[in-house]
Amino acid sequence: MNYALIIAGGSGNRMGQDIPKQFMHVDDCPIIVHTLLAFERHPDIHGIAVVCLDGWQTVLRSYANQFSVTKLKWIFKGGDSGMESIHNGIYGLREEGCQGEDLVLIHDAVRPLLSQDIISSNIAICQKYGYAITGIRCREAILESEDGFSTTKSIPRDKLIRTQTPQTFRLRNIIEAHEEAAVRGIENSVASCTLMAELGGREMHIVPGSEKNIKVTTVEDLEILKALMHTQKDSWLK
Ligand SMILES: Nc1ccn([C@@H]2O[C@H](COP(=O)(O)OP(=O)(O)OP(=O)(O)O)[C@@H](O)[C@H]2O)c(=O)n1
Ligand SMILES: C[C@](O)(CO)[C@H](O)COP(=O)(O)O
Repeated sequence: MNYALIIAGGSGNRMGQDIPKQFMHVDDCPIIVHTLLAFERHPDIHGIAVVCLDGWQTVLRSYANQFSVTKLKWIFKGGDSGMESIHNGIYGLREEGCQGEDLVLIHDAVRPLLSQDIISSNIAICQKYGYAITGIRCREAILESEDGFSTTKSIPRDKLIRTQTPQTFRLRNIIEAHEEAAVRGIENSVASCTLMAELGGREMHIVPGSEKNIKVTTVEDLEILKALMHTQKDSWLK
């Protein structure tokens, strides 16, 4: 079985709005629902779990009913960090009876424009190689700066991959990683892929992502999201 684990436990401080960004509406539909519908539409996704910010579970459930998200099976409690939210989600899935061999596609609630192809490729690459990370090659020149104001140093971009989500694992592998992280005192890795790299010994394979698979972090991202949705209509769903 293949399960989507949507992480929506963040409060969206950088967006600076009254409500968490995953619940803000774009095109008369909350961002998180656009995300859920991408997985709802995919024939090889068998169920969806959401790790949700405390206090928003009832709202989420009613939006899922309103927008006919029939695959939403589980809502788990959000954590204080992204890693803790993922932790709650994977242990929750295990408690709910999901099997170690099942695939878990971990995805940011605030990346609503992921395509069906990205979901398909995550499943295929994870089945074949074990660890699937969505990413795109870095096109920009990269500078390193201590203070964000001045620099004398550039970093070659040829080998750099900008990661996105989904990041996909067999449930037993992602749980093993979190167990090892607990033993080694790794508590707040930026993402599942950075956790795997910190732990070592896990070869990750890159799934081609898209510049359109943006993460809505700031008001500027929200404007880009609206523009993409309005200009592309349904073409990004393919
Ligand atoms: N404790 C957290 C923090 C983040 N996330 C989720 O991880 C994704 C990416 O995180 P980010 O954009 O950093 O979200 P926020 O933490 O909400 O934003 P900010 O850092 O601006 O407060 C989002 O879907 C967010 O809801 C989560 O599940 N649990
Ligand atoms: C998981 C992620 O979206 C991959 O690009 C990213 O690492 C999330 O980072 P953030 O610090 O939560 O913005």
